[in-house]
Amino acid sequence: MSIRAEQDHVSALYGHLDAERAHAAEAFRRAQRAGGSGYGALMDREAGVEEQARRLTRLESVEEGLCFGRIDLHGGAPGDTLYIGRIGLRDDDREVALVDWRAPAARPFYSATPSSPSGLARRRHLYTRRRTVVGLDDEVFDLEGLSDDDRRSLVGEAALMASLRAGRTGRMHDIVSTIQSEQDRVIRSSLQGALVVQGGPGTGKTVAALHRAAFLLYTHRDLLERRGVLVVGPNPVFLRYIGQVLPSLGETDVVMTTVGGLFPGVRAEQDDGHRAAAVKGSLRMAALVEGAVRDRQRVPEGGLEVTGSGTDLFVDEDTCRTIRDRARELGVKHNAARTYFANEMLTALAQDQHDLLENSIREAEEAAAWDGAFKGVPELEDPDAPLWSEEDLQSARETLWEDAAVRKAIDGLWPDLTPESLIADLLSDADRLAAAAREAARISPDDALAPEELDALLRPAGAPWTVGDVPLLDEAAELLGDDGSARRARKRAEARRRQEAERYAQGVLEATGLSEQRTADGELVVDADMLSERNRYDGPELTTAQRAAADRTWAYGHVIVDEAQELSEMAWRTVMRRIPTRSLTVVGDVAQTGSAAGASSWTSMLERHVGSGLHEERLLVNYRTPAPIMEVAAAVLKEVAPGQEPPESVREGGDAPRSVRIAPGTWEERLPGVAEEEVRAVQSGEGAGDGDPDGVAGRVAVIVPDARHAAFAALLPEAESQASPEVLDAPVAVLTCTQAKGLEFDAVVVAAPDEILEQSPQGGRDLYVAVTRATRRLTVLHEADLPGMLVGLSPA
Ligand SMILES: Nc1ncnc2c1ncn2[C@@H]1O[C@H](COP(=O)(O)OP(=O)(O)OP(=O)(O)O)[C@@H](O)[C@H]1O
Repeated sequence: MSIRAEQDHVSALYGHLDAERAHAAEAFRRAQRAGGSGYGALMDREAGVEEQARRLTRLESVEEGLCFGRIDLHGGAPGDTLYIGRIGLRDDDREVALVDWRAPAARPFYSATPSSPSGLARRRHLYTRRRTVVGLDDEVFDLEGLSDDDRRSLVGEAALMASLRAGRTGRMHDIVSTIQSEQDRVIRSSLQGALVVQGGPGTGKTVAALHRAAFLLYTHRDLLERRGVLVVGPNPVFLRYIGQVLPSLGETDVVMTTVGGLFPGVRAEQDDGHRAAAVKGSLRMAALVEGAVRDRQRVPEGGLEVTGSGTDLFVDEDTCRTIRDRARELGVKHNAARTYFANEMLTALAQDQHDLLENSIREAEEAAAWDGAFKGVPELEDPDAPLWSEEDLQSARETLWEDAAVRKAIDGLWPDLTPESLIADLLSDADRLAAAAREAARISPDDALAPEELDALLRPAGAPWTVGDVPLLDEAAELLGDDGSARRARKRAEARRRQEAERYAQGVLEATGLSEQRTADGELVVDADMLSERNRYDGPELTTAQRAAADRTWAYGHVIVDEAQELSEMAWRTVMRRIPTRSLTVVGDVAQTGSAAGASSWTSMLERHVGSGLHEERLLVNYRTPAPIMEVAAAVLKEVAPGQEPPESVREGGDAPRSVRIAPGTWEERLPGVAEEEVRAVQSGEGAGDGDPDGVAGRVAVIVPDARHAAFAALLPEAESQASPEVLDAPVAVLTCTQAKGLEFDAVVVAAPDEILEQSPQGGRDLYVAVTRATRRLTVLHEADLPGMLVGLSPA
C-alpha cells in the first residue's frame, strides 16, 4: 500500500477526530447551559462541564501523531487490518476506525517479534508530520526467511532507531509508537499488587511507568478517576522533565510530586547531608518520633502548683502520673487524648479547690462551734454533707479552664501539637532529642539511637525543611491526629462564603425590587435563601487530583514511584500510607542508589509492606547510551554492584568515550574549553536539533563532585547551574550526580571523577549515574589519576 492510500485513511481519521471534537464542544456548551437551581443542580452542572472539558482536552492532545501504526493479522480479511493511534475513534457507521494503543486489540503491535509474531502478518509504522503521512516502515513476519539473529530483532527497529537518534530537547517524549515488548509487559501489568521494575540506566523505566499510568487510567477509568493516581519522582526538575508525557497521552488528572511534597503545606527540596540522611531515613526514627510525642506528655516533678480562680492549687505527682498514664492508655491520638487529660486535671484542680474551701469552712465552723459553745450558740449541722454538688464541680472546672495560668500549666504538661511544631522543636534542641531518645528506648529498646546519631540530627532552629523531614512530619501527624486547625479553617471558610452569599442575595433582592414581588398564590417570586443557595457555590469543584494532593490521608487508587531506590525506610512508610491497597508500581535501579538511606535490595526495602505480593519485572535493553559508553559504565558497575548485569545498548557505534587529563590547577582554563568543544560537537553532529526545531540544537551536562558544584559553575557563567527547571532548557548545565539522576543529555562531561568516587560511601554509584547520562558523547576530565574502574576510556 502506498503512502497515498495511507494518507487517505489518515485524512479520514482526522475527519472523525474533527467530528468528535465538534460533538464534545457542543456537549461542553450544553453542560454550561444546563438549567436547575439550588446547590445540587449547580454541582451537577459543574461536574458535567468538567467532564466535557476533560474530553475536549483529551481530543486536543492527540492532534500530533494521531495514528502511528497499522497491523495486518494473518488471514487478510477486511476486519484483519487495524490502525493503532493515541485514542480510539469510530467512523460514521460506528465501526472502529482507530484502536486506542491501550486497548487489548492493539497489543500485538507492541508484542509481536519475528520469533513470536502474535498472529501478525505485518506491522507498519506510519510517520506523520501534522496531518500528512511522510513515510512508512514495514516489518513482514515471514519466519521462513529469517536467521536466528533476525528473529531476535527489536520491535519496529527502524522507527525506534529514528526516535533514538533525535537530539535531546530537555523534555521526555511519549513513546507510544515504539514501545518494546518487554516494556509493554510492564505497561499492561495488572493493577493489583506491587510491581517492581528493576532496570539499568536508559532501559525506559521512567517512560514505561508513565505509559503504565496512562494504560491504567484507560483500563480502570472509573476507579482511578475517583481515587486518583500519584506519581512520586526524585525532585522538581525531574518532574518538569517528565511533565509532558502524560498530557501528550491525553491524561492530565494525575498528582505528580516528590517525597518532599507528600506532606500538604510543606514543600521540602533540600536534602540532608549524608550522615543526617542515613539516620533520618532509618526505621528507628519512627520510635524516636513516638518518643518525642511521649516526652511532651509530662508529669510535673513534685506535683502541679498553679494559681487558679485566685487560689493556690496543687495536684500531687502521683495523681498527675495516673491521669497521664490513663490518657495514654486510651489508645487515641495525642491531640484527642489531650481533651481527656485536660478534663481530668481540671477535675483534680477543682477537687483541690473544693478541699481547700471545705477546710477553711471546717476551720471556720470549728472556730464558730468553739465560739458558740463558749457563748452557748447551737452546733452547726451535718458535718459530712458534700460541700459542692456535681454542677458546682463542673462550673468550677469551667471557671478554671478560663484561667490563663491554668491553661498554660495544662498546656505545658500535654500540649496541643502540630507535626511541624513537634519536629521543628525536636530537631533543634539537643535536650529534647535526648529526652525523646530515652522515651523511645523505653518503648522499643532495639531501636535506640547512639549519641552521635542524635548529634547528626541536630540543626539550628528555623532551618528549612529537608526532604528527609517529610516522613518525620507524616509520622508525627499519625501519632498526633488532627489538631483541629484544618477543620476550623474549613468551617471558617464555609461560614464566610455563606455570609457573603446571603449579603449578595439581599443586595440583589433590594436592588431589583424582587423582594416585594409575589406569585398569584401569594408566594414570594424569589427569596433570599433561594438566591444565596445559588450563589454559595463559588467555582468548579476541585478535581480528584487537586483534592487528593491537599489531603494527607487520601487513599490513592494507584501509586507509581520513580527512582525508587532513593527512598528511605521512613519515606516508604509515608508512601504506603497513601496506598492502603498496595496497588503500586515501583521503578528504579538499586545499582544507582545515591542516598545514604536508599535501597540496596527491593525485597529488604519493600517486603515488610507488601509481603509476598511483590512481583518483579526486569528491563534489560538500554535505549539511551550507545554501546561504547555502556562498556565504560559496565566496568564501573562491576565494581559498585558486582551482582548486577549491565543492560545491553541498542545503539552501536558513535563517538568513542574519552578521557582528558589536565595539568594541576588548570580547571579554570580547561573546563570551559572542553564544555565549549562538546557544545560544538553536539550542535553540528547527527541528530542535532531533530528533537525540537524551536529549542536548543544539542544539550551538554557537566557533572561535578558535590563539593565543587559552586566553583565549577562559576567557571561556566553561561551555563545553568541552579536546581531549577531552567537547567532543562540550557545548552549547558552544571549538575551534581544527584541532580543529574533520571535526566539525559546529548553529551556529558564528567569532571574530577576521583572526587565523585570519594564524596560518600555511595560515590561509586554516583559515578555510574554520571557516565550513563549521555546519548551520544562522554568525556571524563581529570586532574588526578583516573580511577581504575574507568579503564575503557580512550585518552585524548
Ligand atoms: N521504546 C522506546 N522507544 C523510544 N525511546 C525509548 C523507548 N524506551 C526508552 N526510550 C528512551 O530512552 C531514554 C531513557 O528512558 P528512561 O529515562 O525512561 O530510562 P530509565 O530506565 O528511567 O533511565 P535511568 O535509570 O537512567 O533514569 C528516554 O529518552 C526514552 O524516551
